[in-house]
Amino acid sequence: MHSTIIVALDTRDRLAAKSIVTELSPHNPWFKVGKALFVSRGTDIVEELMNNGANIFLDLKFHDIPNTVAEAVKAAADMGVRMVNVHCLGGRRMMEEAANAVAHLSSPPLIIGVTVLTSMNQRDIEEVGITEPIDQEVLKLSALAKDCGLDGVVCSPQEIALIKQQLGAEFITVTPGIRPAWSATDDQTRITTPAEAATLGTDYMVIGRPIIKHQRPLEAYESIQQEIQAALS
Ligand SMILES: O=C(O)c1cc(=O)[nH]c(=O)n1[C@@H]1O[C@H](COP(=O)(O)O)[C@@H](O)[C@H]1O
Repeated sequence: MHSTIIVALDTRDRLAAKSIVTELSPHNPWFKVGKALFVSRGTDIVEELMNNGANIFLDLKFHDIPNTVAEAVKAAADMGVRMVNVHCLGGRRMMEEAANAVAHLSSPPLIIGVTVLTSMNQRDIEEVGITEPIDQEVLKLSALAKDCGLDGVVCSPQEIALIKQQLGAEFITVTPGIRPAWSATDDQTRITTPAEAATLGTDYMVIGRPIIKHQRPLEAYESIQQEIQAALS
């Protein structure tokens, strides 16, 4: 069992992003380029990071009509990113077309479905019309994503066990909502520590602020890595 850390480069500032990448380069981690960095720096920053050997998760959470999402997924694959995500609430046809868009490639990016955002609690989802318990909603969306041919889902680490039990160990879980005991919760609600997420068997942990806002990002990264290794040994 292995849990890969993906560092979320949530900044609009190219130099700040580059400085974190350089500082963490001894560990050659995966990096996530999300809306803030992509909107400000576009494909250039993605290409620059990949030229330096980084594995990139392009987190733009596509949610649109099937044709638009399929074309966007193709564009991401053309760029050479290793992982891309779509919202499961886009529905069956959208997810099927996203998966089909890259199925012919020899090394396609992983297509991952976002279930229920880790910032949301039960009251938040009820306000937008979802009445099921969060874990059941996450499981329902995950089962649909799997049925549509997606490689895995983004979910809270609190839902890893349920998903792995019901959908199989090989169905990938990508889990944000990771908070070491020493870091602030920020806007996340459905969280666990890195050790708990690793023990629960997550495949990828997405971690942003506890590392990138830390005074010494390398120290934060290494402390999290040690916590994970200790939990798995
Ligand atoms: O798809 C994601 O990556 C994502 C989904 C989700 O449900 N929750 C979530 O936090 N994320 C992303 O994961 C990262 C978490 O960052 P921190 O909360 O700073 O560790 C952010 O870049 C979010 O955009």
